[in-house]
Amino acid sequence: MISAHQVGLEIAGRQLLQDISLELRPAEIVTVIGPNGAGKTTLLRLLLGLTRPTSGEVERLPGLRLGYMPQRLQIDATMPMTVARFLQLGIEGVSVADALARVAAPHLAGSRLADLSGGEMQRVLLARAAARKPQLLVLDEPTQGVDLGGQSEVYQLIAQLRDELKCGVLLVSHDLHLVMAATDRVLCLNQHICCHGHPEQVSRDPAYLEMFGDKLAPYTHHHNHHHDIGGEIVDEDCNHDHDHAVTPPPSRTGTRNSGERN
Ligand SMILES: Nc1ncnc2c1ncn2[C@@H]1O[C@H](COP(=O)(O)OP(=O)(O)OP(=O)(O)O)[C@@H](O)[C@H]1O
Repeated sequence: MISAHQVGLEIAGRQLLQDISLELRPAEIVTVIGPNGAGKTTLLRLLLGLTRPTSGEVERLPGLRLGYMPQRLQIDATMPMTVARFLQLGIEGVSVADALARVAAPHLAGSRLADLSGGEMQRVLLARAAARKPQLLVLDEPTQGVDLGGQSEVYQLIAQLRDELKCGVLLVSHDLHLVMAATDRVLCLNQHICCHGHPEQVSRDPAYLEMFGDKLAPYTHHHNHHHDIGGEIVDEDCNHDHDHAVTPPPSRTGTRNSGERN
C-alpha cells in the first residue's frame, strides 16, 4: 500500500530521518518503536504525505483510503462540540452509532469532547480514524493517556478493527510488552531503522534481548552504535551501511529478517 525508498528528511540543517526504506502490505500490523525524538511521528507524516521528504521517495497506492489517529488533539475546554458532531466532521455519511459501536463506546455520542477521559478520547479518536473504513489505519501512540488496565483493551480493539475492516495497521507505540504480542512486524527507529523483524522471533533474538532486555522491563535502548543528542550516529565502529529495505519475510516461520540489525 505504501513504499518508502531511501527516504530522508532534513530540516534547518538537522537530519531528522535518513535512509528509510520500507513497504506496508495489506492486513498487517506493523509497529514502530524507538526512543523519544527518534522520528516516529515524523515518519508517519512522511508516509501519509503530510510532510515531503527532502531525499528519497514515498509511493502510495492511488486512491488509498487512510485513517489517521494523531498523537494528540488539542481541545479547547470551552468548545461545546459533542462526540457525535466530531465523528461527522468532514466525513460524509458516517453513522455515529456504528462508529462508536466499533470501539465499544456507544454511550459517548452526546458527551462533550472536552469532558472525555483519556481512555474515552482515545476510543473516540480510534472511532473517527476507522469511520472511513480505511485500507490502512495509522495510529500514533494510541494508548497515550490510557491507564495500564485499559491499554490492552485498546490493542484488542485495534486487532478487532483490523479483522472487521480487513485493513493494515501502522502504529507507533511505547508499550513494548503489549505490542510485541499483538503485532506482525516491528520497526525500531532512531533516525534510521536500527532493526526490524517479526516480534516472536525478534523477542528471542540475542540482538533484541541486547537492545531491550526483558520485554517487561522499562524501555531501554542499546545498539551497536550510539546517537548524539541530535540523533547523529557518533560511533566510529558503526560502519554498516544504512540501506534498509524492510519488507515482510516470506512466512512467519522464516528467519530472514529476524532481529536483523542495520
Ligand atoms: N517541523 C519540524 N521542524 C523541526 N524539527 C522537527 C519538526 N518536526 C519534528 N521535529 C523534530 O524531529 C525530532 C523527531 O520528532 P518526532 O515527533 O518525530 O519524534 P518521536 O519519535 O515521535 O518522539 P516521541 O516518542 O517523543 O513522540 C524531534 O527532535 C522534533 O523536535
